[in-house]
Amino acid sequence: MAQITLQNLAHSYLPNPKGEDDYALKQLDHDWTDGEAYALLGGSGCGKTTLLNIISGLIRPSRGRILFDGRDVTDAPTAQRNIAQVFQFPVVYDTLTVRDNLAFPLRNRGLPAAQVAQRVQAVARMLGLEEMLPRRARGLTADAKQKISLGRGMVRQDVNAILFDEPLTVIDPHMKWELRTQLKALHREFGHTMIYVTHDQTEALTFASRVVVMHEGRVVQIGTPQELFERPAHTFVGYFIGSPGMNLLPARVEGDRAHIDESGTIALGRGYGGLGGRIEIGVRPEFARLSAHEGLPVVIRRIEDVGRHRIVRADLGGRPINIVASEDEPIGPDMTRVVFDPAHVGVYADGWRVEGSPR
Ligand SMILES: Nc1ncnc2c1ncn2[C@@H]1O[C@H](COP(=O)(O)OP(=O)(O)OP(=O)(O)O)[C@@H](O)[C@H]1O
Repeated sequence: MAQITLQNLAHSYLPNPKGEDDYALKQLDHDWTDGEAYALLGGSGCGKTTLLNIISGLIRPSRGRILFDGRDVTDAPTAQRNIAQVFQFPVVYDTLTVRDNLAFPLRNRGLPAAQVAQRVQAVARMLGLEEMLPRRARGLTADAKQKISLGRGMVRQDVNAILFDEPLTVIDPHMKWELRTQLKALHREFGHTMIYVTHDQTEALTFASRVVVMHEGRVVQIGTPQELFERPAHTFVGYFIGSPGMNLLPARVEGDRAHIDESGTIALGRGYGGLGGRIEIGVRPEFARLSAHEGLPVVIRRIEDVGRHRIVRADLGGRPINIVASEDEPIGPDMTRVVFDPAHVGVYADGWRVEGSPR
């Protein structure tokens, strides 16, 4: 396994890129810690595959360097990077048995038979493939075939990293949860550096210990699931992660107060000075609550029961706002106001979080 370093990296598919907009991947510097499980999360076209292909060597970046354990591999082809890859669709040999499919990457590297057998058995056990080992891959379901692909990706211990590109796309929805859990267990047991591309926040947050969030070719935040939830560094992280996402309201901030249009003024947990650009406050629905007496006036439009709690869809000064309410909290007609927890109200200037100072 290796620490993967991206230095001054950027990529454009154009031969002569001019401005920032010409770059599919904007300036990026990052160390991928050895042995960590990362998810690369973002919407369609944000540059996830471009970044993954740069790491794997399928694309040479137009700018910057990539290092494995300090060794420059920017010009090294994929074969020399010693990485395993799992793609969206299964890559298996139909005529071989499941056992031989799993053993293939190990035999290819000349591992002794006893070690191959032991490793294949361990991976098959973790993925629930043991009973299928003697069967030919032909005729197996897409789910089973993708499990074999995952197994082949994980079977070698000596790889620098394992890269997954939306590997659960073909998996039945009810199996996805099980496979995600198995992948996490495999990571815990084998400790590979893993980079897992997905546009699905549930997949990213359950699989990874650190999530790299991308938006319009830029990495906007790298953090633990908890950090992304509690302190989104960019408004995109706020509304992309969470269900529903973070509420965003245009505001005028003065010191430790935010004025929201005609709705009123709220207290902030920190003080802010000299803010420029487009200012918004962001507060997650979990940190907003309805009240009869205090807070800003809201009109409740709809209440949705989602099982564990209810989502109140309301209107604040003509803007939609979501509030999470517990199952047992009565929501009567007197609930005409919303209160935000000051400690969990973020301030954003041109989309980026501003760290205020303690009050
Ligand atoms: N070979 C290419 N030539 C030109 N432009 C490309 C090429 N591949 C990707 N792009 C562009 O680069 C940007 C990033 O694409 P990329 O495939 O990396 O995004 P992604 O996040 O993986 O999206 P998706 O989830 O849809 O696969 C997009 O605007 C895309 O149109």
